[in-house]
Amino acid sequence: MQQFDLIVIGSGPGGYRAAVLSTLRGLSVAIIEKADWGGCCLNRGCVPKKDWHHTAQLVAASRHFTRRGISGVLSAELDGAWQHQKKVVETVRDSYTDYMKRLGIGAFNGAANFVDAHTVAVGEASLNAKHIIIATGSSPLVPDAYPLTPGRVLTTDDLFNHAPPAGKRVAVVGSGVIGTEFAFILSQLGREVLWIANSKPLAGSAYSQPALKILHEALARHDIQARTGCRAEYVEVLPDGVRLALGDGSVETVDWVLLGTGRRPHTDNLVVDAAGVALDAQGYVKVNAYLQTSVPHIYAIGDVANPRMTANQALADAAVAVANILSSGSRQQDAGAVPELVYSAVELGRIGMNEDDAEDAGLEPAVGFAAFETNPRALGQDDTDGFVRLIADMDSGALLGAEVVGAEAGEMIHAIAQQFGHDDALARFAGMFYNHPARTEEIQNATETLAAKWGLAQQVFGE
Ligand SMILES: Cc1cc2nc3c(=O)[nH]c(=O)nc-3n(C[C@H](O)[C@H](O)[C@H](O)COP(=O)(O)OP(=O)(O)OC[C@H]3O[C@@H](n4cnc5c(N)ncnc54)[C@H](O)[C@@H]3O)c2cc1C
Ligand SMILES: NC(=O)c1ccc[n+]([C@@H]2O[C@H](COP(=O)([O-])OP(=O)(O)OC[C@H]3O[C@@H](n4cnc5c(N)ncnc54)[C@H](O)[C@@H]3O)[C@@H](O)[C@H]2O)c1
Repeated sequence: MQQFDLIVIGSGPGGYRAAVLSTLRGLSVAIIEKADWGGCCLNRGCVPKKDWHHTAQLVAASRHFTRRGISGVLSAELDGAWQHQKKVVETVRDSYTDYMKRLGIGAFNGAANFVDAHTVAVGEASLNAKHIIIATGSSPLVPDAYPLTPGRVLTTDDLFNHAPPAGKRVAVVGSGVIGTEFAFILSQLGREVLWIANSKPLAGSAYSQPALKILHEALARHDIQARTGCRAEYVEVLPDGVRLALGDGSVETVDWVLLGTGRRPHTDNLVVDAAGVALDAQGYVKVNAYLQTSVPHIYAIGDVANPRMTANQALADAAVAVANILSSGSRQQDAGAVPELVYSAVELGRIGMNEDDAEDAGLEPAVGFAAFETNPRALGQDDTDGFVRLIADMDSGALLGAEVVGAEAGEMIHAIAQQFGHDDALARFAGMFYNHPARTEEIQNATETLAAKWGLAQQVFGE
């Protein structure tokens, strides 16, 4: 029996971050991974997806090249894009495993299962610890109608695990985050995309109507055949393609299908019962605000414990769980302070409350708005779609939430996230010195509209 202060099960962003943070804080740590080090995010999610998104953006931007005096038309091939992401993923994975080694984290390959509330088995080894973190992530949800078939009917896991299937015509299924991202990406990487979506992209998400309008317009500019408001009722895998019978009576044939139909928490073969850890009706590990499971010294973080299935959330959860392991009850999860991003024909980022959330909380939201339309940096980039929207409380001037739509939203959101939760966030946005010309300056402009239009001059300028 090997003894540790902490055992972490799963090496995705949640587990890896928890192992690193707790080691840096002096704990002896074992981490167990049954598949690729780095989890979904590194191997089959955020990292390869963003690599492809960058290639897709380069291709999409080429439509503006001629008016800059650059000639030629760009096109991309999925095989080359797949090889590129593979190299990036391998480089990051090597740096992760190397860092764990240098920190002296005990790394175990194999599927873990609970023996009791302090003991975990992995292969022949038995590990014992004072604390355990479950960070086993999620698996794709596959609707009954779709027979998963290599090269024909794929999840995003299959897409990144194996070289891309042959064939130009692809059906992307689902109008959630994956569908919205991959319909754009694959359309720029040389595929003809048929998008089977039962609703408009990101309908029902927390993004504002102005944000969704820009997204929908940006997607419409690309050659994507959208079949909105219908599902496939029958899916047949043929020797040379896939036939889909849609709910509206039409039939479509494609070379292959990519599913973006949701994910489920993954606790398969973990034997959580042996530790007394409870799951909820959807299979998530039940946690309290400190991310403790029904067994107080066992924590659960990331996708396995949280329907907000993002790497950002998993990373934030890791910090919360480690803080509570080091000092019991010291830190509560604050999901509202974690940014969310979508990478499609336009980038969308948000944090905190939207107007509906604010009204539901009995607050009166004021909206500070600044568009990229005349931003000099955006004009120089031929990319003026989007805006910064800040949601502030009319009474106190507190920053309640924010949205950034447009190029580099994924970077800009940090400038907002950094001040989020500070009572004087608006004064900080107004008072800092900016690089010029920059997209980030629109945060300052949006702040100033809160003073000019909503009477928040005192909170913004301190007058
Ligand atoms: C295509 C795609 C794109 C995405 N893009 C983004 C993005 O741009 N930004 C973002 O924030 N999020 C993104 N996500 C979501 C993000 O990948 C997940 O939210 C994140 O990976 C969750 O991290 P985690 O640590 O909870 O679990 P995971 O990353 O799923 O890692 C869990 C690990 O646990 C291992 N494991 C499971 N059971 C056991 C066991 N019994 N024993 C040992 N090991 C086990 C698994 O093999 C896995 O490696 C994307 C997801 C997908 C599918
Ligand atoms: N940028 C990011 O942060 C990012 C990127 C990708 C994935 N993720 C996360 O991964 C998880 C999975 O993403 P997702 O887009 O698969 O899930 P999702 O829950 O966001 O969307 C699933 C979509 O599939 C639709 N759907 C379900 N069954 C269907 C069927 N039979 N036919 C047609 N449509 C069907 C649903 O109505 C929904 O629109 C999400 O939690 C997401 O947040 C995050």
